[in-house]
Amino acid sequence: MLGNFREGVTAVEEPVDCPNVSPIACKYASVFQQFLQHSSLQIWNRFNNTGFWRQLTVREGRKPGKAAEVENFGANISEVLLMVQVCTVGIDDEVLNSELERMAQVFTAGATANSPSLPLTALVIQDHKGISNVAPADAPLRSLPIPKAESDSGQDAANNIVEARIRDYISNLQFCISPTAFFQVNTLAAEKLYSLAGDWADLGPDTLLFDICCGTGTIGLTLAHRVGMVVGIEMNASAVSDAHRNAEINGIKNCRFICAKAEDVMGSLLKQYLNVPQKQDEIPNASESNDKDTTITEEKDTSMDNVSDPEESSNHKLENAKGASGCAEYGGQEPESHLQKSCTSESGNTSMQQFKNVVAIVDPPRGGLHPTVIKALRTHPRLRRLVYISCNPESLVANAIELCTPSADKTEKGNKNNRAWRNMSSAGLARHRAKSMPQSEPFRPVKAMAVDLFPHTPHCEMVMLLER
Ligand SMILES: C[S@@+](CC[C@H](N)C(=O)[O-])C[C@H]1O[C@@H](n2cnc3c(N)ncnc32)[C@H](O)[C@@H]1O
Repeated sequence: MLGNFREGVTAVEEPVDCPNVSPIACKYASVFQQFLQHSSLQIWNRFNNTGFWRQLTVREGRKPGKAAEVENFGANISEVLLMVQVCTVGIDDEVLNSELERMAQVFTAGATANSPSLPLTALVIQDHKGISNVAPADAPLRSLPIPKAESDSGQDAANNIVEARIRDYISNLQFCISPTAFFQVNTLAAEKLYSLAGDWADLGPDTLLFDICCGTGTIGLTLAHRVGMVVGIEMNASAVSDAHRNAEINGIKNCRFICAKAEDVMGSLLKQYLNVPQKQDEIPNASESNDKDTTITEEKDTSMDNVSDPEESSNHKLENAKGASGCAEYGGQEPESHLQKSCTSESGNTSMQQFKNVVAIVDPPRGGLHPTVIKALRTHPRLRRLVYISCNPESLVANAIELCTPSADKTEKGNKNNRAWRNMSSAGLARHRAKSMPQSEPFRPVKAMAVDLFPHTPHCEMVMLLER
């Protein structure tokens, strides 16, 4: 069983007694395992990609509460979303529907049989046909009706995936979370993490904050009251839709969320929001973008795809595939009018130079930031401070090398097809990549702090401040 704290993820054939998983997740996992013993459909086999039942994810939403209440582990969990990952290849529709209906009944019975009864807010099926454990963001989702649901929300959400969300609270803000959107499982520690990042970012009313890889908007929204404006960038469309909703329900008006891969839009966004005339050769990989175009696309540095390890590389390709639509959202406004509205000073001057302090807080997945994002951040002269939140020290070090290595006297052209690079460590690779970084002032690492978001596990978050 994998997972920790208030989220449990279990491959269906594995034991369910894991000390790091919440009691509620363990209880649902054992209900599920009992159900599987009588299922006419097979458990998915990861070695030959056959079978049906793949994985159960238990996501828990919390009532707003003080830290002390949380010591009674699980007591303040008010909502639970169960997401069952299956592989429907070759499965007859009638068998499928009857098994899913039976499963919903078993979960409901399991929830009510517990004393006190377990919350059950939403039950979602994710159809994932690929071999990787991680389903692509566009894997089809289907919300199942919960028979006689005891929960206070989600009942009306049957068959309506848009409503299959749970709620949680960070820094007294409410967050709606979709089934596939990322959300830190240890919300109390996340509160500390985000506030530390905000302190180090040296925020103020004249700050423009880029929240890169923003998920449901947590970092930007919790820091919005400390800055002039937040621009969040996130590739998961459900998470971006959550971020918009979260801004709305918390009455926050100075945040914009853009649905795109950061590597596709970062250079153009920096240009748009900071309005600094840049020579094309300063950011060689940023193609000219039309400010009126809601789909901002930049030429990507693909050299990393050729040299990263095979697993990383295939993840990248997977992500490329799911993000191919490259959608962009601007809170329902035309980008240009939105920019002008957001950035109009009191005198009516629409210049975007009003933000004296430009800061990025980046919180990428384990693979780290894409080289194109690194290049855009490093080569934009107005970005003086960067706070890097990382769940993987290896990619943090690699990205920091590229951000901090002084420019070479003579920039080397990257050799995209050098096979020897395949065997390099990510740090070694980063040192090579740094040699082809365009002339630009390097950042310097100022301080770093580990924040233990995952107690009793070997995992830890690291926050690093980079300045120049
Ligand atoms: C570690 S999570 C952080 C989310 C958010 N900052 C939080 O604390 O809840 C990383 C996020 O990056 C998003 N992501 C992954 N690759 C991305 C990319 N290339 N461009 C933009 N977002 C990406 C993921 O969907 C995920 O929401």
